[in-house]
Amino acid sequence: MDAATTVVPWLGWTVPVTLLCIVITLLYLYGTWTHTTWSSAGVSGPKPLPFLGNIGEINKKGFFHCLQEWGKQYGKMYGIYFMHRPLLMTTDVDILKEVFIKDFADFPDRLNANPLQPYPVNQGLIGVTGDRWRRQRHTLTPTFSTSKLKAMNKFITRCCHNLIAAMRKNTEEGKLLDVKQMYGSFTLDVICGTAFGFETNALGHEDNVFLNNVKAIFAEARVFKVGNIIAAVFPFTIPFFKWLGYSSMPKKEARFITETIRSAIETRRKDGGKGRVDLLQLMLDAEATGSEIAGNPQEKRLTTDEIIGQGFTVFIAGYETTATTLQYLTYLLALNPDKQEKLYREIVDTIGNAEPTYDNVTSIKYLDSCVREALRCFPPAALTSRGALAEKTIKGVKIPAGAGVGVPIIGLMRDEEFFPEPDKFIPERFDDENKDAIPSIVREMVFGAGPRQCIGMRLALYEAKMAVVTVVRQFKFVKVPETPDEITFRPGFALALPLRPVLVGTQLREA
Ligand code: HEM
Repeated sequence: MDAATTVVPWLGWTVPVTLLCIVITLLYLYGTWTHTTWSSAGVSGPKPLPFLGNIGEINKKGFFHCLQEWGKQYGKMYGIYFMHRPLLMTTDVDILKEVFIKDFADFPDRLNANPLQPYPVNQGLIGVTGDRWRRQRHTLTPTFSTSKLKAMNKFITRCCHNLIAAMRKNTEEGKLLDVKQMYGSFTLDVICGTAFGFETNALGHEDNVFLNNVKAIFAEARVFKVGNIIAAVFPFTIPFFKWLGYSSMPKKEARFITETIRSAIETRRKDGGKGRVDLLQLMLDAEATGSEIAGNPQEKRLTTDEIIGQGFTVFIAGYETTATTLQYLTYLLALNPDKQEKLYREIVDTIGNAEPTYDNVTSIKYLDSCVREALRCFPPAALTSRGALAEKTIKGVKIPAGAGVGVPIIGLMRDEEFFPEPDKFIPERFDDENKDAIPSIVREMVFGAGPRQCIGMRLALYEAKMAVVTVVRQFKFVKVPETPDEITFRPGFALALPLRPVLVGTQLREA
């Protein structure tokens, strides 16, 4: 046998195997190249998988579950990865103050793990970054001033009356209260009426087209979807996904809401506003073209796409978050009849039978404590974050440029250091005489913190209080066999969406 006959077959399989090994090794290195960021900074955390980081576990068990479990296991600081993006999760108050407030200029945007943010979300406050965010935020902040909120009272009061009528009918028909369905209809009617000046009439109409579309958007609001993951891991695929018209939101429903906003804009343009002072009018008064804005970026202006993006965000955020707050507060009141009775007494003793107004609902101290405690027990958003513009060392931990600092809101709200007996509904912890024991950044963190805190916070609190005053004066909420003892959240969602509808019984108070 000569040398050639032995070498050639050997070469025949070695070359492809060697190439395959090289490709696998390179892929592995690519899929794990950032995954030592936290271990080399001395920060522990759950083991990341190549490419995916920790999102496999999050998708399976859920944000709410993982963020609580990891907090118990690793303490006030631990490192995770959204695909290749390192995220330092922390409930350390000093770090939170530094990142969210003091050094905001170094951490101005939330960490965005989705490079395929769909239109029009990518045009509004939730999606934009840097100077574009600053200009938009400046323009929109006046919408939520006290005088603007007070001006909404008449419309919200009308929605409160419709809420009572719908709840009364439900009770008289002997039905259990599907809490989210009822409050979702209320918050949708409120947000569309107060922000855009059109009526959705969702209350009392279960098959309402606006409600069905917005519900469908949230039913599909898992954070990590296959397309987003592939695009984040392999950025060269982004143009391909765009070419395919990929969207992480259900297309038909997103288009319906976009077109609803567009038609509200058209109607308003035609009627000229007629002295309106709502969000839509404020945005239209600031409308400008992209080139006008580029010529003077400091001015409070918005492009038409930005107005649509803002409208879309407010439409869906205004519906979901406040309905979630009301859902869990009602549930907690049903589970804690003594607290419910105390709240009822406080409302009646403070404002009697008066129509709720901005001034009188904000004067009921125990109401504020109950709303905040419900938000603490079940924060509508599980987490928020900030991305580092440049490398930064905080409390000895090096945070590389592009990495993020996240706050596990659910973990912070269940931290025994700030909230003893965290699993109990104890509104008194937010009473004036007790609340200073909780650092203010922790108290408020359900809405985020610093200049990028939730812009709708004051509207949400006001609207929730109007609804609670209205319903608690008229109904008792009671636990029934169908009421869950514990809430299980839908896995993969960063929002506090329960796996099954929350049902409670209702009794008319005068009955
Ligand atoms: C109980 C109700 C609500 C809760 C718990 C809530 C929670 C949050 C949180 C945690 C953030 C992130 C803040 C941060 O990163 O620091 C946020 C941002 C935001 N929320 Fe809310 N939200 C609520 C109601 C609303 C309402 C009613 C609206 C609209 C009217 C709204 C619109 C927004 C917008 C536009 C942002 C982005 C702000 C920015 O980046 O400048 N939210 N919200």
